[in-house]
Amino acid sequence: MSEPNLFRMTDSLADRTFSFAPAETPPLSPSPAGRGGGGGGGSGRGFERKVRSVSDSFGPQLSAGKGSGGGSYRGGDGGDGDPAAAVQMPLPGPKKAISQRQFFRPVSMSSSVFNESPIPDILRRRLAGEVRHGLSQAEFAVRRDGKLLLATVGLPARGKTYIAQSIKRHMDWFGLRTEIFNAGNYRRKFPEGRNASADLFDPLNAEGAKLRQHCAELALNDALDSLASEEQGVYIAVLDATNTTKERRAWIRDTVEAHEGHVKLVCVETVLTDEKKVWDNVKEAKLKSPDYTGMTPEEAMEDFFKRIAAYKSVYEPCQQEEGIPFIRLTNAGEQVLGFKTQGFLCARIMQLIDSLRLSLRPILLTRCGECEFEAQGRIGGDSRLTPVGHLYAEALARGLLQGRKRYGILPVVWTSTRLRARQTVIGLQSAVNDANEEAIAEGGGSEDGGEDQGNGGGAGGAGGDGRRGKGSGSLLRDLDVLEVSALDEIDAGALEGMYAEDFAKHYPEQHKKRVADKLNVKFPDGENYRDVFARLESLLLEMVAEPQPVVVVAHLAVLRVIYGYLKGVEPAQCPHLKIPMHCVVQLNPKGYGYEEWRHYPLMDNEIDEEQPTRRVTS
Ligand SMILES: Nc1ncnc2c1ncn2[C@@H]1O[C@H](COP(=O)(O)OP(=O)(O)O)[C@@H](O)[C@H]1O
Ligand SMILES: O=P(O)(O)OC[C@H]1O[C@@](CO)(OP(=O)(O)O)[C@@H](O)[C@@H]1O
Repeated sequence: MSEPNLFRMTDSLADRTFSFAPAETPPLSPSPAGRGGGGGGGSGRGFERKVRSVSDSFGPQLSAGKGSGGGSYRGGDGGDGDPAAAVQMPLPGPKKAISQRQFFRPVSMSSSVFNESPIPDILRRRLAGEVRHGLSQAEFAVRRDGKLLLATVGLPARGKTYIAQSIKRHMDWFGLRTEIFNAGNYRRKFPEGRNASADLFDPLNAEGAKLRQHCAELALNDALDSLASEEQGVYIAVLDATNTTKERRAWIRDTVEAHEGHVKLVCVETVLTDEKKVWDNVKEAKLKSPDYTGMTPEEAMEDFFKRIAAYKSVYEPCQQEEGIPFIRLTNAGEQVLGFKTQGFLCARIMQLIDSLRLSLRPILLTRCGECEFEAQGRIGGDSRLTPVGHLYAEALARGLLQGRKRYGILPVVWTSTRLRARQTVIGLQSAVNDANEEAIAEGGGSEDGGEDQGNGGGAGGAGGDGRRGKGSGSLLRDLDVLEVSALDEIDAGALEGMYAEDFAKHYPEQHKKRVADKLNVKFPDGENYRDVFARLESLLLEMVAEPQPVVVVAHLAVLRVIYGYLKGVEPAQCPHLKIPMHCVVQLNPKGYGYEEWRHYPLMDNEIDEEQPTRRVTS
């Protein structure tokens, strides 16, 4: 798969070493909260640093030009260089001694300066909330092509509901409200449709066929009404039913055409030819269906396969001659085919369903270790880790390596380009190297070689065993660390580096607006949560499709979006999600979503997928 916005860890990082000096390891105590808290000490105590040239550190940021002239200093000390040198770089005018506090307070933060300063008019208007944002690309597409009615097509247990839910969570983030109308739920409202056995789905059962058609009508009418209703604001409705015959699809087409409103019908068909995978799907998603309350798993399994056989006897795959646009997904990740699917929304949906996989492997999310700005209560920036942050980086490395013993394969690591993120992962490779050296010293074998043979029970068929074939073949390979700018923290624009309390104090109106609606209100000259989603979108699809476990080392706002997206949290709720510092959130795919575990490596020292430390049930 192509990786347009993935960058391998740059050599420049490899150039710089951050090695721990155990003798100077600082005590493990929470860093003082509040400004100038000294959580980091700023001296790099406890680790050695090889400093990159100042021009390296600042070149791209300065040339980006954002905020220069306006006096907004982006990125704190701008990199890992000497902070004193960093101070001098972006300041216009004569060089003079300037305190850290002054330097990091953007000029625009002092209200008197704000009123008089030559900050661009556009920024002034944004601060005042006067700038209107036009239609998003998605809204534009809907205006042009109409709203969408998606009709799922396929035999039972082919992932139709799963796909419908994936489309919903994705499109909701685009601001295109999506609703699912599941025919099975309508059926279960009727006494004769509840606890239905396979007989109800037999095409020769006239009563059953009538009930199912009636339920499909109710669902379709509600779907079309929701699209027509201004009040409901639905842009995409999914009719989640089997829709396995040409006759049924022709009826849907005719009904859509007869209904008021500008609605485009697209069928989304899913085909799964591997019977073993169908079996897994039934086991995973169907046995707990309300249809089978009171039945044993064996009885439910048997009945569900009879139901599948009933639908198979009449199934007609979508064909071009029907004249209805369709997207067909075959064998999850194998093939996606589109017929008459031009347009932004269909392209997005095709890309999305192409990323869906059946293999189960976890995604682990962690914020960077504590950094200096964090400890001082400042927004954004690019500061380095505090001593406590370094301890977390060490604990994370140890924990991941321990967990790997049971899991059997090393994860890939994706990190933002911010210094604190890179410092958080830098110890991982050293931990891998140490483990290899230990293994060699102990005779060339791996201490956990035996457990690897099964390729990780929980990995569910994830590819690659994370080892390179040298010596006994049991050494860990180099860690795959990808540095991705899409994972950088939300851009606080003109407020980068500001003390959070100053934002509230000097810009109470803007602050209030943002707190009330972080999803849509941007930082002045910066981003909102929707912007973060927009830049994360293709990475999220890569993440879902990734065949190895992924560890994401990033920042609070970015992780809220990733977590919220994967767990299907309403976008408006995401900016309020709690993702604590020094915690690894593990998401294991399960059923239609992800099961969640939380690890605290500083306390527990081990990240163990089989016996995770704290399960999150809510
Ligand atoms: N693209 C896909 N093709 C087939 N099965 C899938 C796909 N994506 C997810 N699944 C699996 O489908 C199961 C859910 O099936 P479900 O969506 O209820 O089937 P249906 O709605 O077709 O009866 C889950 O176990 C999920 O892992
Ligand atoms: O209208 P049809 O095509 O029968 O499709 C709806 C039927 O599909 C099923 C097939 O199992 O959907 P679901 O699995 O989503 O619950 C039935 O529950 C539901 O009654």
